[in-house]
Amino acid sequence: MTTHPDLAPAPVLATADRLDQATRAAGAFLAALGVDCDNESMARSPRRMAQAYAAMLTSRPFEMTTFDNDEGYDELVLVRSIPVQSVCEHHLLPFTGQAHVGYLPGQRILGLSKFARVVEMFARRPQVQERLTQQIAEWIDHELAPRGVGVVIEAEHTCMTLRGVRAVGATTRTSALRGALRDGATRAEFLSLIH
Ligand SMILES: Nc1nc2c(ncn2[C@@H]2O[C@H](COP(=O)(O)OP(=O)(O)OP(=O)(O)O)[C@@H](O)[C@H]2O)c(=O)[nH]1
Ligand SMILES: [Zn+2]
Repeated sequence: MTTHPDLAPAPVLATADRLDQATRAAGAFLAALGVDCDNESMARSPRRMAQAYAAMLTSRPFEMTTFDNDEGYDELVLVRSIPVQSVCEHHLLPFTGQAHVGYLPGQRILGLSKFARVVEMFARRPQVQERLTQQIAEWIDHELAPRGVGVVIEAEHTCMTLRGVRAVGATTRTSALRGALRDGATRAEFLSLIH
């Protein structure tokens, strides 16, 4: 199965050449803001800043591992409290929280660790929480063809807690439900098991 074009992994940013370019740019950016890095304790800060952003914007590639659903397991599989560490595309500031991912298996089941890997893959790029939530659901739907899939993310955006409106403690919840998880009792079961 080929990967949906919108769901392709983010490019790897942390090549040596790109890190050098980003280090120079970070130094210029800080200088433009009047931050003097020309002293012993901050001399390496542009480099650290470049490395930190490269780390926040680069996901690790992974093998997609699915198994035949030999046992015919047809109940909800729910992986709760997956860490979400992403960067908002407006301010390039981190937003962090948890994702809960569930699905109703069809003919294939997915290796459990892959849920956390797919969350990371879509999180480590400039994002909005709504798109991140939908991309995770769409990827699982596309790759696994389950009977239903649901993703709920609760996150805190530092762009609205550390700056701007400074709404410390405000969290945002988003959800994407597909197939049988959109409806009635299954939807209610999924949402109740998250809590
Ligand atoms: N819907 C959505 N909005 C987000 C997300 N991350 C950040 N934002 C919002 O993006 C908006 C950008 O608004 P602008 O008015 O262009 O930026 P700003 O002047 O810095 O806005 P303030 O944060 O209100 O100071 C802000 O309201 C942010 O809270 C996200 O994941 N989803
Ligand atoms: Zn933001």
